[in-house]
Amino acid sequence: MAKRVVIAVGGNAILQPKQEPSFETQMENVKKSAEQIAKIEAMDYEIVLTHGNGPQVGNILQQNDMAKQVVPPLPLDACNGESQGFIGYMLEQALKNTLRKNQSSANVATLVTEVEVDRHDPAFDHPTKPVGVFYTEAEAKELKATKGWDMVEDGGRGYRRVVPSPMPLLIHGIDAINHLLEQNIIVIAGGGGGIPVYKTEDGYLRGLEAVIDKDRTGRKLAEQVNAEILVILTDVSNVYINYGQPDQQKLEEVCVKEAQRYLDEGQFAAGSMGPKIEAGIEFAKTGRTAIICSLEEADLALQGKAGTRISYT
Ligand SMILES: Nc1ncnc2c1ncn2[C@@H]1O[C@H](COP(=O)(O)OP(=O)(O)O)[C@@H](O)[C@H]1O
Ligand SMILES: NC(=O)OP(=O)(O)O
Repeated sequence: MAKRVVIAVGGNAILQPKQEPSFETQMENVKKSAEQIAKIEAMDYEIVLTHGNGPQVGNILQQNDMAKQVVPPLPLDACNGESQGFIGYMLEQALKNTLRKNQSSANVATLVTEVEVDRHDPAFDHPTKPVGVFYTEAEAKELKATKGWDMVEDGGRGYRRVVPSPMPLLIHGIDAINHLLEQNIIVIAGGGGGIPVYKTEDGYLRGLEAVIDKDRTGRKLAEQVNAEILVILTDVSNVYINYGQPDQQKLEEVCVKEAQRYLDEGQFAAGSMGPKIEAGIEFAKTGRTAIICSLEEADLALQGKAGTRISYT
């Protein structure tokens, strides 16, 4: 029986910070991701694919802001939907074309996914999720003063706008995902962490203005679809301790307790490796395996030959 895997594709695989955010650039990057995903499909896995949207949803917000005299800006939940749609379109088309070239019988479908969060999540009062392009310190000050945007320094790369990022509690559409997987269809779902929604007291869904972390949603997705493995793909081959220092040490196999100890020691940066490790630890607590590896080595990592594996013991 095919094993089920949830793969979370990092934002870098779609757009790197220094690249021009054009459609063509993103499509070229996505084609490389599709080739790696197709290799995993050929290894007989049922695949649910999820992805980031930080740069893209920030750019959509900016487009809205610049055009607001002519077209009313859409709320952030709708912008999340827009980014899910166009990134899903790029991934779906690139994957279909790669599968066709490989003469695979698998198909691909993209779902627009709503994710329930707590509308009183303290994250709404403390924006932490970087979106959009990078600014200089002077530009960041100007944007804060003129537009009221919350700005932070992001990993030594410059300043970015930040928006609230609540915890995902419940992913919608799981029955549809299961049904599609059973039909040999690769499912793209929960993109950009999903569209944050909450349920009113009388049970109606309403959108919320926030961006959910895609690693957290990837973990929830993996739990809800009962995946054996959660794979988080990024731009480094492994998780390291003392990362970036002369004595940095590659982690290959790590148990939940050890990973938690390193996390508590502050080994993993909050906006980048931190959420990936947290997601990996929480998933591994269920007795299954989480892998963090580079996009290029995804197939090797699934064979236990690359990446960092987190397991319960
Ligand atoms: N301890 C660590 N080990 C490995 N990478 C780390 C660590 N701490 C921070 N990082 C950074 O995390 C980055 C990956 O996170 P991020 O940029 O958010 O990726 P993505 O966009 O692929 O989700 C790496 O490029 C690396 O610079
Ligand atoms: N939504 C999200 O986590 O996007 P990035 O991975 O691009 O930051």
